[in-house]
Amino acid sequence: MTAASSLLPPTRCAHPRPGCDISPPRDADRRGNGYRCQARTPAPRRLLPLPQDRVIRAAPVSALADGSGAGAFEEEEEYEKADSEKLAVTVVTGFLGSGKTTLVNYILREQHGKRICVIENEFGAALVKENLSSAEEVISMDNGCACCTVRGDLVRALTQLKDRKDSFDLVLLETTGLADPAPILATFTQNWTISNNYRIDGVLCLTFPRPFLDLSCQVRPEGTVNEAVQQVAFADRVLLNKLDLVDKGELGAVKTLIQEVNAFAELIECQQSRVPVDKLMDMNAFSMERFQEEIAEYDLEEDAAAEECTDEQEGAREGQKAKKRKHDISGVGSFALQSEHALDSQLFNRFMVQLLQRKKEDLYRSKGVLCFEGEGDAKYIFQGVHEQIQFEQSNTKWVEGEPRVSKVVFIGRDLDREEIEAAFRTCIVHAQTAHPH
Ligand SMILES: Nc1nc2c(ncn2[C@@H]2O[C@H](COP(=O)(O)OP(=O)(O)OP(=O)(O)O)[C@@H](O)[C@H]2O)c(=O)[nH]1
Repeated sequence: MTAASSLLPPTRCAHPRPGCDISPPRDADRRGNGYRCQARTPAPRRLLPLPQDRVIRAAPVSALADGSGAGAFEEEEEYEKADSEKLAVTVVTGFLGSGKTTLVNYILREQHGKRICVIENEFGAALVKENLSSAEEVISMDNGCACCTVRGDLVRALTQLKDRKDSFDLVLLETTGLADPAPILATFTQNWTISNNYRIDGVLCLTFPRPFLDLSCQVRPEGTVNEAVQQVAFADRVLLNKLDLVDKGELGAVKTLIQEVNAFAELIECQQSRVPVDKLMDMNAFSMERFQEEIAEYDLEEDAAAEECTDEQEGAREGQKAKKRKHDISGVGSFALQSEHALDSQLFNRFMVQLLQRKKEDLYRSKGVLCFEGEGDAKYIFQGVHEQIQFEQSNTKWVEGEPRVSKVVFIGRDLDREEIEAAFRTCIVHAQTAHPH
């Protein structure tokens, strides 16, 4: 059975909200691309800073970002290892803001006795991160998407890690929210060193109903993939997260849609990415055979050669690659804004609400670490997922001597950086108007 048979498109828009009048457009294809949703999105929710649970992000490990490990593509192993000798890898996918990091943190905090290495991939501008303190090691790849631009980095990181693989029981590979999982999974079959040292234990896909219904309806250019649909299609377990934000109608609709896209995956409903750990570990769930046809399109050696080829060769290569499906993230970009002066919390709140009113369809994700005027040494974490915005007080405080730099990352389609930056600057409390901390 190949994946193609499990990638049936939805036969109708499953969106239950008013304003959505979908019928399959003529360019809808077998991957579920081609359905456009016109449902109205509710107005942004206004949430003031809440002194709640902390949110933790990964700390970068610079040692593996230094480009060493080149030659990974050529390295040969002596003998073919049994699966029991290989290090298990769990791939965590899911669209921007679906709860991947919340899941990784949850797994790290649970008592399972496993020594875990986390590989984190951020799309675009890196955010100030907090420690995933219970991980044995964290590898951070911040310069692009592991499915395309930093696929070589993933190979190098795994190749370096394999010499220390006995120090770990599991690798958690958290992809970016925009990643197509197919080329990432292909990496584990096409490189001898990697396939001989690692085995994919399972692919988890976090999703939450409203955006998944919207995203799966989006029309994509011919020959490109809809990453939200791909993420579900390649999953062994789909974690339907954020149940607190969904009504019964939407839940039923999204379940039907997910089962149409991937009838093999186990569907698990959850909140705050909390699922019994035995559902997440020792899964032995992933079958390369099921996806052989899909991942064969993503030739790792071709990618490696592309890193070295000349302009003329590139022209010839383009012709050969014409049929390969592309990961289309054209127009999607990210940037970070920062301020060394404290921000006015009310003005920042208003800035975000106004931004979301204008750009709620295009602003996929925003997140940041903030220093608010008048809040003493309290450090705030800001999380925005589509129109949901939320502030939380971090478990760590600004410490003596630490620069109190507020930094916010925006990820979205066709965002006007200058305009957003100008509005952001109005939230800064300048030294002459600042109240003492
Ligand atoms: N309301 C609600 N919020 C949740 C739930 N699970 C996670 N969140 C929040 O959703 C936001 C995004 O969660 P993350 O875990 O950072 O999502 P992510 O998929 O890692 O995000 P990216 O890495 O940017 O793609 C955070 O503010 C979480 O606290 C849930 O079940 N309900």
